[in-house]
Amino acid sequence: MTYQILVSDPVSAEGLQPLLNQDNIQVDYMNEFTNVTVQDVINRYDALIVRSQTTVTKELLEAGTNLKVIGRAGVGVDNIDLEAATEQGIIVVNAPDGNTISTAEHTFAMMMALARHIPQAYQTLMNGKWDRKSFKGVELHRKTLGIIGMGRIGSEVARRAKACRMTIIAYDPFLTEERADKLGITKGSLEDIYATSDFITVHTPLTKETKHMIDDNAFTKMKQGVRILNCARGGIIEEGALLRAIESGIVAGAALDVFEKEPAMDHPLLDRPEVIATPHLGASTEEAQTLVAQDVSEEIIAILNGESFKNAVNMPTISSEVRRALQPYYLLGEKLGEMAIQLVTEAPMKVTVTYGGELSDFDTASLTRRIMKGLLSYHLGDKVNIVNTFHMAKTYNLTYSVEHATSSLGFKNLITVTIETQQGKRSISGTMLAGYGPRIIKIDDYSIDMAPEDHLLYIQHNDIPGMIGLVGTTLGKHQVNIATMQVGRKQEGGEAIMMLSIDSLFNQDAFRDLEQINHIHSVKEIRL
Ligand SMILES: NC(=O)c1ccc[n+]([C@@H]2O[C@H](COP(=O)([O-])OP(=O)(O)OC[C@H]3O[C@@H](n4cnc5c(N)ncnc54)[C@H](O)[C@@H]3O)[C@@H](O)[C@H]2O)c1
Ligand SMILES: O=C(O)CC[C@@H](O)C(=O)O
Repeated sequence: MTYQILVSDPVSAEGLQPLLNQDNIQVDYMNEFTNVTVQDVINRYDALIVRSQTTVTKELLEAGTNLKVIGRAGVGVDNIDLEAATEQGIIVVNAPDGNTISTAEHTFAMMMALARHIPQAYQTLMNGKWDRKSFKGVELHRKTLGIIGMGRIGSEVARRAKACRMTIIAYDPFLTEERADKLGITKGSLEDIYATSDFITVHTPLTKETKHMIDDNAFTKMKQGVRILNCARGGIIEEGALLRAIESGIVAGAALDVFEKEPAMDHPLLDRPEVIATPHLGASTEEAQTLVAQDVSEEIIAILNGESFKNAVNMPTISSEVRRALQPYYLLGEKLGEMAIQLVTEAPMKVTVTYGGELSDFDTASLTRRIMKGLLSYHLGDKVNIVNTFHMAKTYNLTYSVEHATSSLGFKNLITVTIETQQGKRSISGTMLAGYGPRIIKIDDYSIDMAPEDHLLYIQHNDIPGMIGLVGTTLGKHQVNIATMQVGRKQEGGEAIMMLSIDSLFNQDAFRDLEQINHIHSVKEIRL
C-alpha cells in the first residue's frame, strides 16, 4: 500500500528526507497545485503536514476522508481543530523540541534589540540620519527578568539570561522550588513578576486561561518603564491593553514576534516607535526547520506503519518504558474487547476493565484504549480507532472504569473485561503466557484455556454425558473441522460451557442443528 502525504506549508526539504526515502510513501506539495485549495484535494491524502499558515478546520478534516494523521512541523497546534481531529480519529503529532533553541535565541535577540533600540537606530541611519541622542538604551545586567511559562523555551531563555547576570523570577503552574533552585532562579507568582520585573517575557501556549492573561489590570501592577516580549503566541498579551500601557508610559518598549491576527498588517502597535517586531520568525532557522520536519516525518512514518510514536497531541503521551512494557498486551487487549462485546446481546451500558498481576503497577491508559477500540469497533467498524475510542464511547452513552486488582488468579498478569447490560454482567479474562502468547482463561465463571483464534464457537449447555460427541458429530456433518475444544463447568451435572476453535467459517445450517441439540441453551459464534 502506498500512502499519500500532502505538505501544505513551506517545510524544510532536508527535514522531509525520511519520508522521501520510504518506498510506500508519496509526497505532494500544495505549492505545486494551481487554482485549488487544500480542502479541494485533501480527500486523496493519508497525512497532512502543516506549519502555522494552514488552518486545519473541522470542515477541512471532514473533507479529509482518508486522513489518518496531521503533522505539525513545530510546537503550537492552535491552527488545528484538535477536538474535531479527535472526534474523527485523526492523530495530531507535533515536533515540540526541534525549534526550542531557535525560539529562545530569537527571544534573546529581541530582548537585546529592545534594550538598545537597534531596529529603530538602524532605520534612522538607513534614512540618512546620524542620531546618537534618541537611542540611549539600558543594560540587561542586574535587571530582573520575569518569565511566564517555564517550559522548554522559557527555560532556555532563563539559561541565557543567567549568562547576562540577570535576576530571574518565573511563574509556571508546574515549576517546583527544586527545579527553580537548579536553574538558579526564583519561583514567584504573576503578581511578584509584575511588581518586580524590568523585562517580562511570555512562553506559554495560547489556551483559554492564557488568552489575554496580560490585560489592562495586569499592566497597572507592573513597574513603570517595564519592557515586554511575546515570542510565544499572539493573544497572550491583549494587544489593545498593550497599546494603552505604551501610551500611558507604563511600558517603555515591546518586542513582538507574534500577533493575535497574522499576518499583522496595518497594526496600530506597529505604528508605535516603542514597538519592535518580527513576522513570526522565532522558529525560522535552518536548524529548527530541518529538525521539526525530520521529527514529524519520523512520527508520520511510525503511525502509518502501525508502530509506536511519541508526540501525539490529542492522545496522552506515555513514557518509552511504559510503552515497551505494555506493547505485548495490546493485541490481547483488543481481542478481549472484541470477544466481550460478542458475549452480550443487549446494548452495553458500562465496561469495567480490571488489571491484575504485574499490569496493576503500570499506567494502563493506552491498553484500555486498545480494549475499548476492540469492543466498539466490532459494531461500529473502522470509524473507531485508538484516538477517538473514548469519545465514541461517550457518544454511545457507554461509561467505562478501570480497576487495578491485587488478585490475578495465580497468573503473572491478568486483564478482565466486564460488560454490563440490562440483562446483567458478562466477563472475559485473558493473560499473556510466557512461551504461549495471548490466552483466554475465563469466561464468566468458567475457567478455560484458549488462544483468541479467528473463529470460535461458544456453547452453553447442561453437563450431561455425550454432549462433546454430539457437538463433534454435528459439526462434522457440516464439514466444520474442530481445531481445539475446551469445556468448563461449575459443578458436575450443572451448567457448562464449550469453547471451540474451528478451521472455517461457521455456516447457518450447522448453527441451526447445534441449537436443536437437547440440553444446549445457546450457540454463539465469536469472530475475531
Ligand atoms: N515564535 C515562534 O516561532 C515559536 C516557536 C516555537 C514555539 N512557540 C510558542 O512558544 C510557546 C512555548 O513553547 P514551549 O515549546 O516552551 O512549550 P512548553 O509546553 O514546553 O512550555 C509551555 C509552558 O507554559 C506553562 N503554562 C501553561 N499555562 C500557563 C499559565 N497560565 N501561566 C504560566 N505558565 C503556563 C506550561 O506549564 C509549560 O511549562 C508556545 O506558545 C509555542 O507555540 C513560538
Ligand atoms: O512554523 C513556524 O515557523 C512557527 C512555529 C512556531 O510558532 C511553533 O509553535 O512551533
